[in-house]
Amino acid sequence: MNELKLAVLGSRGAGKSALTVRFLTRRFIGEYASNSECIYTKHFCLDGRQMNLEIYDPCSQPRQGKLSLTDELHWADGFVIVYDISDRASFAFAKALLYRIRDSHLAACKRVVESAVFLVGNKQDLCHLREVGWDEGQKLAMDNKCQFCELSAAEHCQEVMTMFTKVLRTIITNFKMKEKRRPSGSKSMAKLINNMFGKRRKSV
Ligand SMILES: Nc1nc2c(ncn2[C@@H]2O[C@H](COP(=O)(O)OP(=O)(O)OP(=O)(O)O)[C@@H](O)[C@H]2O)c(=O)[nH]1
Repeated sequence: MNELKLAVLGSRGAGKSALTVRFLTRRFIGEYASNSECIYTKHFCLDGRQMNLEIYDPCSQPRQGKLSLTDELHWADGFVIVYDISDRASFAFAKALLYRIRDSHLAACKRVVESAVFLVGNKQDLCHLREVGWDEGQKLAMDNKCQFCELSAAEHCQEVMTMFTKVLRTIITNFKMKEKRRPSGSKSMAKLINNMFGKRRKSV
């Protein structure tokens, strides 16, 4: 069974809880307690595979015992980065988060791999109050090699389900790639050792 860990990050009020709860329950609940951080767990089946999913929804208010961003970056296998299209400051916050994720991946892998990151412009129903253009979100996502969509947690149930499903599929693909790389790496190492020493041993 696969264990997947997803962190939903973004500035205060961007809609992290609304998106998470929408995905988990298909409901939109207007107000959420913002002084508690939650790790939701869900057992589900994706493409015929059984999964145990943990979703981390941090509280924006400073709190004792709260995970630091560094902890969150280490903990999660994938990220949903949320901003509010009617709030430019939330877009700047999302950008800073993407840079932190990219830098931590670069430090860990020494090269850019496709990371399971989805940038989400939430509150699309408020497009009459829009402060961040669709093309700005799209460009930020392209520059950071992540997926992007705009949606409304309040109005778009199916889009929310699709977005979470896509990011979970990317995590699973990344897991598979890591698994594949390991045995083929050790095989080619064995071949190399054999080529170097195996033949020599024969001639002794
Ligand atoms: N119009 C509109 N309002 C939304 C949408 N998503 C969330 N909201 C509202 O935005 C406010 C903040 O939503 P939350 O989900 O609590 O945001 P959060 O990012 O979890 O906020 P913190 O927990 O304080 O960090 C709430 O009043 C929600 O009802 C949306 O798609 N459209």
